[in-house]
Amino acid sequence: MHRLFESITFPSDSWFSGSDFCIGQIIKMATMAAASSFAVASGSEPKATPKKIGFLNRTVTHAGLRCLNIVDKLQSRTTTQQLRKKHVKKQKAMPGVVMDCRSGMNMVFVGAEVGPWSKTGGLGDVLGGLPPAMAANGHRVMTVAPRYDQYKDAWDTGVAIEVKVGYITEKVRFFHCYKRGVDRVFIDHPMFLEKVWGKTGSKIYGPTTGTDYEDNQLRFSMLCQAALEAPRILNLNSCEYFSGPYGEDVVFIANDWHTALLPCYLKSMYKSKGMYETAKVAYCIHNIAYQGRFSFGDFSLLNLPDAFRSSFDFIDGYEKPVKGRKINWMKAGILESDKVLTVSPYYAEELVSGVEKGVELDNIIRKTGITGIVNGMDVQEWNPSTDKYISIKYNASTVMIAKPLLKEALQAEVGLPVDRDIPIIGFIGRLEEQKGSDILVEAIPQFIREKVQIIVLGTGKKPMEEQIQQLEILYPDKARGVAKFNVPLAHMIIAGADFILLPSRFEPCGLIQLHAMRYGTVPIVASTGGLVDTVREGFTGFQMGAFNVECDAVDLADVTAVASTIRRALKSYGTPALAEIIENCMTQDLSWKGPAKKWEEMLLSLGVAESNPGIDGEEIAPLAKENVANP
Ligand SMILES: Nc1ncnc2c1ncn2[C@@H]1O[C@H](COP(=O)(O)OP(=O)(O)O[C@H]2O[C@H](CO)[C@@H](O)[C@H](O)[C@H]2O)[C@@H](O)[C@H]1O
Ligand SMILES: OC[C@H]1O[C@H](O[C@H]2[C@H](O)[C@@H](O)[C@@H](O[C@H]3[C@H](O)[C@@H](O)[C@@H](O)O[C@@H]3CO)O[C@@H]2CO)[C@H](O)[C@@H](O)[C@@H]1O
Repeated sequence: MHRLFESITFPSDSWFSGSDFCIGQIIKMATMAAASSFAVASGSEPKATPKKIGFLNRTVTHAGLRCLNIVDKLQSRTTTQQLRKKHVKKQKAMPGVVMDCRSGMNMVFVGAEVGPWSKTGGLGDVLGGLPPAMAANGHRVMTVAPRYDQYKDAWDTGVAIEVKVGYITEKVRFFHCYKRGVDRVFIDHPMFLEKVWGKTGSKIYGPTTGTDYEDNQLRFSMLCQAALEAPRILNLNSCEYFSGPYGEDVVFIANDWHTALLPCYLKSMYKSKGMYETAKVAYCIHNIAYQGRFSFGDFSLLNLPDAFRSSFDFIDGYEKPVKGRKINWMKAGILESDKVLTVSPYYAEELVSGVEKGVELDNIIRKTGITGIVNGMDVQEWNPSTDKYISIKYNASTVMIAKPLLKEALQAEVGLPVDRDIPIIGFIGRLEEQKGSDILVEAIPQFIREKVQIIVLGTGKKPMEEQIQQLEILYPDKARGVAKFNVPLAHMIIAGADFILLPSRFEPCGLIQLHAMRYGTVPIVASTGGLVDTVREGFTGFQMGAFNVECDAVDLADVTAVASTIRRALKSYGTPALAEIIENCMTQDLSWKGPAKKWEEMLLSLGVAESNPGIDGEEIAPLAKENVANP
C-alpha cells in the first residue's frame, strides 16, 4: 500500500501562470523550493486528501481550481475571489472567452491505450479523442495510461507512489504532459516500458497477438491503483483555468477489462475509509470479446477483500486459461461500477440480446442495464483538407477531382496498376475473426472478375496475416495485402479508395467507417453494432446484413452477402446516386462534439459533488484545440 505526501506548498502562483506547463517543470521548481516535500513512501493505506494543499495554499476539496471567469458573477468563496482577480486580468487578454466558475466536472479516463501515444486499435483512438472533446466543453479532464515508451513530450513529475501488486510492493512514477486541454498522465514502471518499448503496436498486451503477458493482471492492477491516486496527489497547473490536484470529487471513466479493478479498489481502499465519498465510476465496454478471464485462484493476486470474490466468480465451458471456474475481470467491472456504457446503442442492444452476442455476460448486463453512445472520430487527425499523409487536400466540393488523383497515388504506393477508372475497395483493421478479413478473402473469387481492385491493411493473427499476404500472388493485378501497422498507408487508403469494406462478425462501434465517410469513401458494412447506427443503407453506404458470430468457421452465406453487396456497390460507381451518397457522407458531423454532449449528460446524472454541465458552444473549444498531440 502507499502513503501520500502530506502537503505541498508552492511559494506563489506566479510561477505557474500561463498555459501548457508541464508538471515536470513545476515539480523541478518545487523540488528546489521544498526538496523533501515529494518524498512519497510506502507501507500505509491511502490517507484523505490534505485540506490545505498546493498552489496558493488554498482549500482543495474538489476541482482544484475550477475555472474562473465571468466577471460580473461574483462567488462568495474566498479562494474563488482571489483566483478570479488573476483571471480578470487574463480575460482582457482573451476577449470572447467566457467561462463560468460553476461549470464543468472533473473527469479521469483510464485505459490501457491512449492515442497517439499508444494504440493497437480503436480503444486508443477513443482515449485520444473523447477527452479533448470533454475539455473543449469546459471540463477538467485527465487520462491515465501506462508509459510504454519514452514519450518525448511527457515529463517525469517527480511524484512516485508505492503500490502492492500481487504479493510485492512496487514503486511507480507519474509522467505528464498537457495537450489539447487534457492532462495526459502516464504510469511509469518496468512492467510497461521494458516489455513494450514502443509507441504503438502489438506488444501492449503480449509478446505477439494472441499471447498475453503472464503478469497482465499485475500490470493492470498497478494501472488501476495508480489511476486512483493521480487526481489526489498530482498538483497539476497545466493551464490558466484549473490548478492544483483534481481532488476527490471526480468521475472515473474506466475502459475495458484492463481497468475493471478500479471500481473495486475505489470501494475497498478509499470509500471504506471515507475518501472519494462522492466519486463515481462509469465503465465503458469497447469490446466484450476481451473480458480478462483468469484462474480462480488468481483472485488472491488482486488484493481485494473476500466480499468482492462473487463479483469475479465465473464459470464457462472453455479450457482457456484453465478449465472450469474462473475469475472474470469484466464481470466485476460491470457489477462494481455505477454506470455501464458501451460505444453504440445497437451494440448495447446486442449485448443483452443473448449469450452469443453478450459473450456470456448478457445476464449480468441485463441486471445492471447499459447505455450505448456512439463514438465520434478525431476530426483533426482525419481531415481531408489538412491530412499530412495525402498529397492532395480536399473537401466535399473538391472530392470528385481529388479522389482520382489520390487513387493513383495509392495504386502506385502498393504496386497495383495505376488507373483512375478502376474502383478500389479498401479494408483496414486488426486481423482477428471479429473483423472478418477471412470472410472477405473467401468472397474475392466471387467478384474479382469485375472491374475492381482490393487493398487490405492489417496486423494480428499470423494465419490471417499470411492469408492477406497471399492476395498479391493470387491476384497480382487486382489485390494487395499489407500486414503492417502503417498509419500513413491507412490514411492513403481512406482517401484514395472508393469504398471501404467492414465485413465484421461483430463491431461495437467501428471508427474506420467514420474516417472513411469523412473522406467521401463509401462504407460497405455488415449490419452489426455501431455499423448499424452509423451507416444508412442507400444514404451513406451499403448494408450487408448481419453475419454469423461464430468465429470458428466462415459461413458461406456471409461470403455470398459480401460478394453480392460489393457487386451492388460497384454498379453504383460513377453514377449520380453514388455522388449523392458521397456528399451525404462528407457533410455529416462525425466529430466527438455530439457524443461528448451525451457523455456529459450521462456522467452528470451520476451526481458527483461539485459537478455541473460544461459550456455549450464553442467558447473554449479553441483553447482545447491548442497543442495538438505530437509525441
Ligand atoms: N494496420 C493498421 N495500420 C494503421 N492503422 C490501423 C491498422 N489497423 C487498425 N488501425 C487503426 O486502428 C483503429 C481501429 O478502429 P476500430 O474502430 O476498428 O477499433 P477496434 O476494433 O480496434 O476497437 C474497439 O474499440 C473501438 C472504440 O470503441 C470500437 O470502435 C470498435 O468497434 C471496437 O472493436 C483505426 O483508427 C484504424 O485506422
Ligand atoms: O484497441 C484495440 C483493442 O484493444 C484491446 O483489445 C486487446 C485485449 O484487451 C487484450 O486482452 C489482447 O487480447 C488478446 C486476448 O487477451 C487473448 O486471450 C487472445 O484472445 O488474443 C487477444 C489478441 O491478442 O489484445 C487485444 C488487442 O489486440 C481492447 O480491449 C479492445 O476493445 C480494442 O478493440
